[in-house]
Amino acid sequence: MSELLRLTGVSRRFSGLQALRDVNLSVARGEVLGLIGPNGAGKTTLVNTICGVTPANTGSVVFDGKDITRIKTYQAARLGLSRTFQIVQPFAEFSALDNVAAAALFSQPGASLKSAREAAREHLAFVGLEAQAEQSAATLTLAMRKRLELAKALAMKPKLLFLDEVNAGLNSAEVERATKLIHQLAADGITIVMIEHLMKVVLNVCTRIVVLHNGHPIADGPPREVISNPAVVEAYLGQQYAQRTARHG
Ligand SMILES: Nc1ncnc2c1ncn2[C@@H]1O[C@H](COP(=O)(O)OP(=O)(O)OP(=O)(O)O)[C@@H](O)[C@H]1O
Repeated sequence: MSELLRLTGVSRRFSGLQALRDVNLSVARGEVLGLIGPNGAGKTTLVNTICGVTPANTGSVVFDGKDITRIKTYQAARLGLSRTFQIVQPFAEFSALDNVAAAALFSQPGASLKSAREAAREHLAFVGLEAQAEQSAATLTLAMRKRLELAKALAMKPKLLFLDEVNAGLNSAEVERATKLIHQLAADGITIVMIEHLMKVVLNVCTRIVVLHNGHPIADGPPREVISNPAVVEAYLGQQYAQRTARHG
């Protein structure tokens, strides 16, 4: 698999807080990479740093052969870096359809509203929201707003899709539904980096896991191997989880 993203020596500070420290990371095309770690480990900051929200203080980010270390967020989006946000914030008064059409228009400047809405309908159908297309985003349930967020990200035609806790706050049936969608996207060849606290989901969909702790990767490798790594158990998963996994696989 060829390399799509490479971070070399990336660090990011907020005043006195070192949120990322000397991060080296490579993502290959077609991978589904799970980014895990304790609260405050720097996972969202890492995504923000790649996408230009909080650029690296030192180090470099190369995406699809281009140096994007100092890129602006809108340029990152147009290059094919697309993301969902942990806290979803759709245009509340817009319909679900027009929320997604707005994203489609952004990624294809000059496209007509008609064609953007056509594309939006396809993305809404993919996430199972076609029946809610004309409803205002404000009236959707949390699970629906999470799926709307995914449809918006897909309308940007991502080469690399970041999913930031898409399952947070969902019940088990909703998590199962979201997991199926992620499997489908991966099967379609979209490279995915997902921040996820639900280990069941991580183990189900990820081809590789990177664990961040205090802003630095402490493990990187195949899921089963990483979750039994003593440093990962110590920093994040805890003994209880390790014993449960050893018992039940
Ligand atoms: N814009 C910012 N300004 C100041 N501090 C920030 C900013 N963004 C993040 N931080 C701090 O950087 C650290 C890493 O935060 P981050 O949100 O990246 O962690 P996380 O691993 O995504 O955590 P969680 O799992 O709780 O979402 C935290 O201490 C956080 O308070």
